[in-house]
Amino acid sequence: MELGSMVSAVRSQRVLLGDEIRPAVILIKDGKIHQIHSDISVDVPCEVLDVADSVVMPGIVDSHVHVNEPGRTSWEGFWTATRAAAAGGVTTIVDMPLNSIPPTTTLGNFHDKMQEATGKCFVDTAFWGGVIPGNQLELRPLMEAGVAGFKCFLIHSGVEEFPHVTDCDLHAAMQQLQGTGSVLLFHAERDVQQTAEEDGDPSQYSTFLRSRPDVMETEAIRTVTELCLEFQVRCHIVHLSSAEPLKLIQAARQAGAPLTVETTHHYLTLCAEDIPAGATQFKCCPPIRGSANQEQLWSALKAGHIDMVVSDHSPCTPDLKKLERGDFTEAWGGISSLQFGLPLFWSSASKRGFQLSDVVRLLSRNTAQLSRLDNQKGCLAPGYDADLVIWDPERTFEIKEGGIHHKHKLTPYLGLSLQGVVCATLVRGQLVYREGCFCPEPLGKLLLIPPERSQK
Ligand SMILES: NC(=O)NC(NC(N)=O)C(=O)[O-]
Ligand SMILES: [Zn+2]
Ligand SMILES: [Zn+2]
Repeated sequence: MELGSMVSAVRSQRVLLGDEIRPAVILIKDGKIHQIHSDISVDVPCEVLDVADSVVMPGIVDSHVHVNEPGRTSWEGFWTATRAAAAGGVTTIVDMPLNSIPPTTTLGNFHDKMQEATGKCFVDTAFWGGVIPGNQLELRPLMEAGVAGFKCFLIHSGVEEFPHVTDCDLHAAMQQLQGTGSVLLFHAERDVQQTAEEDGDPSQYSTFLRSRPDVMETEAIRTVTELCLEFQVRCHIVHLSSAEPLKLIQAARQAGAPLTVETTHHYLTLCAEDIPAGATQFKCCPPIRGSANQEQLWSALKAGHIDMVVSDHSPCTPDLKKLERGDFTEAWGGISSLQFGLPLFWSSASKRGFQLSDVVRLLSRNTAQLSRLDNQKGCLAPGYDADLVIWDPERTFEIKEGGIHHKHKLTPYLGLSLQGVVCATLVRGQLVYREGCFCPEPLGKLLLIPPERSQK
């Protein structure tokens, strides 16, 4: 089976159908799942990609990826980001409105971004718009143009061209979004000056951690829950790091707030206690917290109080990580992991009683639902896109620079041994990746979410 070719049938002893793993043959037609046969001896009038007992499941939908193109293509870009995604079994990414220049905060800027992305995507790519002070009249045109929803920051975003919003800006934005079915994502940290301590040795992780205490997330999430209840606009908390606000989130959802929340692979895999001095590749905002907090995140995930797990792939050029000084205060906040989300999650989750069906729910179906792609992505059933990840959950591998397809190889996961090796990735039936090799041409599509879905 040629890389880049359209696969008509996939046979495996282990296909994840609903919550069950069983033998099946998947027939693909026009890039969609056409039929699924449980009888794998069925006579199929076409070439079959037989993957023996590798697991076949819906491709990962990573709804939190900073591609940073145009304007900061030196940080990542669509070509390298989507190849890394394909190598990791990620068949759809949703690009964040920042750190590209210009940011996706106007209709014109969105057109610029789409022009830049055209012909460079190896997996399907959708887009978040951005809410910044004063751009409320751009929101409906952006929705009409097909963004999946919107992202805003309640604290400095790290880049000047994407300022954070005030409560007044949020009210103006909410009025535009009310009744549209769209969704507003929040970077939920707020400056609570009286508690955040700035002093201490900048090369010690603990100094940085003390500067971003849990209360900054809790107070920001309090604001989000109040807005969500008042305006009844779908709201989503990105990259929850602290377990402290979980009770606030739960109470708001019980009171009828259309509110969802994600955490990231780094909060579930890495702990503050293990971060060496000067290792600024571990810096992200909100910060990686201690092991006790991590255990509470896992418990919340298990209990269904956290809805999904994403990468928050936020790369930069290596110099911005200030490794020579190891200065956590000055370094860029952002962690690179887009290619490794599936094995990162599975390596821990498989030891905590999570099943493969939980992986699909948390990394694919719920993220597809958030980005309003769940009518075509995140499920192995006739009519859905034939986006498949074919992988061996039992095989282990070590993360080495030579195997990293992100533009820059700096990641806190270097040297880590993980469980779960991606063998092949299909995007709408096309074989885009297999055993370290990529299809010669980028075959991913730019996904525009039709406004009528916004009316939900
Ligand atoms: N401008 C960014 O890319 N920020 C990101 N940086 C992180 N997470 O450290 C984020 O998601 O907030
Ligand atoms: Zn953020
Ligand atoms: Zn982010």
